[in-house]
Amino acid sequence: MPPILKISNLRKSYDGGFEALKGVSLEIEEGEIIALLGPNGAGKTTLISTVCGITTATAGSVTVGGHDIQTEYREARSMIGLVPQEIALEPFEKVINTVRFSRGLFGKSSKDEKLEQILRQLSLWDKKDSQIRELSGGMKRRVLIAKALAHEPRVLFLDEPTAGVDVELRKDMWDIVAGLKSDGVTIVLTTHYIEEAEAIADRIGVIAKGELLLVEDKAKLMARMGKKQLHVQLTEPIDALPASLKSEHVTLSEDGAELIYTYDTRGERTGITKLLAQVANEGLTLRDVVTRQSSLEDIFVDLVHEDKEAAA
Ligand SMILES: Nc1ncnc2c1ncn2[C@@H]1O[C@H](COP(=O)(O)OP(=O)(O)OP(=O)(O)O)[C@@H](O)[C@H]1O
Repeated sequence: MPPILKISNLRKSYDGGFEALKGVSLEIEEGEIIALLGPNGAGKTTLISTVCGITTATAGSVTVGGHDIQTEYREARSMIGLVPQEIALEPFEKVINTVRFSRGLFGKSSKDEKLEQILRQLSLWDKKDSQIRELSGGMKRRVLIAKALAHEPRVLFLDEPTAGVDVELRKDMWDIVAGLKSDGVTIVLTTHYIEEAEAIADRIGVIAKGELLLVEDKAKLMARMGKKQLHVQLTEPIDALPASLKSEHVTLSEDGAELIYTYDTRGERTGITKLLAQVANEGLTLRDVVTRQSSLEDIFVDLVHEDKEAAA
């Protein structure tokens, strides 16, 4: 199946020449949830705004459901829903009218059963006649999502859906996203929160300084996280690994004072007992033993850090 969203070598320079996107390419399959992680100023909002036609790309192309966002703007845009970062709603408007208005903007008939379905899906049906100003912050966020879904888009962009919200509301939002996915909506969300990407995404993209540094299946990233390292610190440094310890899992630190053993925490046997027995057999004495686990956060920090160094 062709990707529902295809971003090819997208570049965006703002007035004054600042390059916010430096050639981003990404293909998204229908029905997946992709989380774009990145620090402040990475270019996440610029990417979303460009795809949604709020800003114009300097170069590159984007297609949604095969429609080019520039040459077939109306078709492409009608397939996209956008939930912006900031809550901008008319305080005196009723919930249902706000959502009806958004639907009308796309020239869709005011099918009340469709509005009811969307409002029910977001647990807003009993608030349909409330004015926006009467709603809690969490409910307002739900209204933003309802508005974005009003014209039945196939791809939903959520720009930092849980920035500044409490833990409970964040979990609520994750449930909503999971529900939308089960209805077949493709979701692209941006976030600063690694645990958010871990909790709901199928794939994770890391963006920094206008570049997409990595896009990977979450399960594969998690498999990487499953790896743990045991650092065996020796009282006396050695020049080389003894033959009995040589394996693809064991390395010697540069100063010869540490054996580094990489193992999979999910395996039935870690091999640690055997390793320590071999260390003892070789007559090596231990000063200390330390374990370290790589996390998505480490991977993220390393990537962003490497990128900063490369730019320096
Ligand atoms: N209209 C604009 N004019 C000039 N520069 C801009 C404009 N909008 C954004 N930028 C710059 O482009 C860069 C990327 O901004 P963007 O808002 O896309 O980042 P972000 O990853 O969404 O950040 P955050 O997580 O803080 O929302 C930033 O350095 C920002 O200052």
